[in-house]
Amino acid sequence: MSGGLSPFIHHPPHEPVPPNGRIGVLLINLGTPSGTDYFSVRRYLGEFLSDRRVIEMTPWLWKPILHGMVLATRPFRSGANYARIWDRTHNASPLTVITRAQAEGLAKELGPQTPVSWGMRYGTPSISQGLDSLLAQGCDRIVCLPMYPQYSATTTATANDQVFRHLMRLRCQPAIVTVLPFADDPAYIGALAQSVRACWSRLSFTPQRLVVSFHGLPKSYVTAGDPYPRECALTVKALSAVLDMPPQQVLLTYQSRFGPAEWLQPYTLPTVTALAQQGIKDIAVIAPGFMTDCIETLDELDHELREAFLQAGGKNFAYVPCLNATPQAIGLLAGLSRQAMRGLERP
Ligand SMILES: C=CC1=C(C)c2cc3[nH]c(cc4nc(cc5[nH]c(cc1n2)c(C)c5CCC(=O)O)C(CCC(=O)O)=C4C)c(C)c3C=C
Ligand SMILES: [Fe+2]
Ligand SMILES: [Fe+2]
Repeated sequence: MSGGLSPFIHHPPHEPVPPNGRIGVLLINLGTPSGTDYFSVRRYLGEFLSDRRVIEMTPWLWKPILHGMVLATRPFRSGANYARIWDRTHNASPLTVITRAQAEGLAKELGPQTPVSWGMRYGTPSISQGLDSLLAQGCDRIVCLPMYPQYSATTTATANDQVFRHLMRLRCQPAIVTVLPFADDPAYIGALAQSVRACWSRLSFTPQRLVVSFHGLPKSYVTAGDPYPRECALTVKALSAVLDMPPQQVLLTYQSRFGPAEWLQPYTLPTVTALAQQGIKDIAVIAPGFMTDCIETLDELDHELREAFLQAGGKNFAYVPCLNATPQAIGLLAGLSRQAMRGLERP
C-alpha cells in the first residue's frame, strides 16, 4: 500500500507483534517460469536476462538483441525443454515445487517461533512477497539465505540486491543478515558425499569417473573479479577428500553456456563425450552448485548429457540428484540459518 505522494509503503501505526519482534528466515532461489507456454517463458527470461548482474553488456547494445532476437526465439526452445521436466502433479516447475518443500522442511526444523518464507529472484513468489510475508508475521530481523553454495555476482549478489531494493521502499525496515556462500562448509560437503554414496550404493556398476558439473559463467566476469571458479574448485577439492577419491577420477566441468562468448572451461558436454571416446564406460555426474533440481540438472544433465554419453560409446551413466529437501539439506539450511540468527539475537 503506498501512502499518498510518499515513495514509502504506508504502514498503519502498530506495535510489533510479538512485542519485541522475532527473527524470520527467507530462502532465496533463482526462479523459473510459471508455465511452459511461450509467454510464461518469455516473461521469465525477459526479467532474468534484463538483470545487469547477469548480462553486463551495455543496455543500448543488449536490449535490441534481447527483444529482437533472444525473446523472439528462445522461449520456444526453452519452453519445450521445460515441458519435458514439468511437474504435472503440481502444475509447476520442479524448481518451484522443491524450493517450497525446502522452505517447509526448514520451517518444521526451526519450529513455530521462527517464520520461514521463500522468494525467487525472477518470477514468483518474488523476494518482495517473501519479505512481506515475514514482516506481516512480526519479523523485525530477517536472515536472507540465497541458496547458492558458490558465490557469484550473477546469483548471490543479485539476490541480495533485490532484498535491499525492497527495503528501500519500507518506512519500517527490519535488520537483515545475508548468509555467506558455503562452498566448503563441512555440513554441505558431508551432505553431498552422503548423496553420492547413497546413489552409488544403488548402482549395478562402479563409476570410473565422477564428473562434477557447475553452471558456467562468462570468462570475462571472472577476469573482472568474480570468485566463482575458485569457490567451485574448493567444493570439488573438499568433496574428493571426503569421498577419498583420487583427484584424477574427479573432473570439474562447467555447463549451460549461453551466447557466443567464451565461458569457463572445460565444458561439461565435450568433456563427457571425450571420456566415452577414450573408453571410459561408466560415469556418475553430480551438480553441487544447484541446491535444487531444475531444468539445468534434470534436462541438461540427466537427459541431454546422458544421451550424448551413451551415443558416444559410454555404457552406464548415473545422475546424482541435488540435495533438494532431503534431511541432510534441511539440516544444512537449518545450521546456516541458526548461525546467522545468533548475530541477530537481542542481548
Ligand atoms: C548470461 C546468462 C546467464 C548467467 C551468467 C547465468 C548464471 C547462473 N545461473 C545459475 C543457475 C541457474 N540458471 C538457470 C537457468 C538459466 N540460466 C540462464 C542464463 C545464465 N545463467 C538462462 C537463460 C536460463 C534459463 C533456462 C534456459 O532458457 O535454458 C537455472 C534453472 C532455472 C529453472 O527454471 O529450472 C538455474 C538454477 C547459476 C548458479 C549461475 C552462476 C553461477
Ligand atoms: Fe543460469
Ligand atoms: Fe541449460
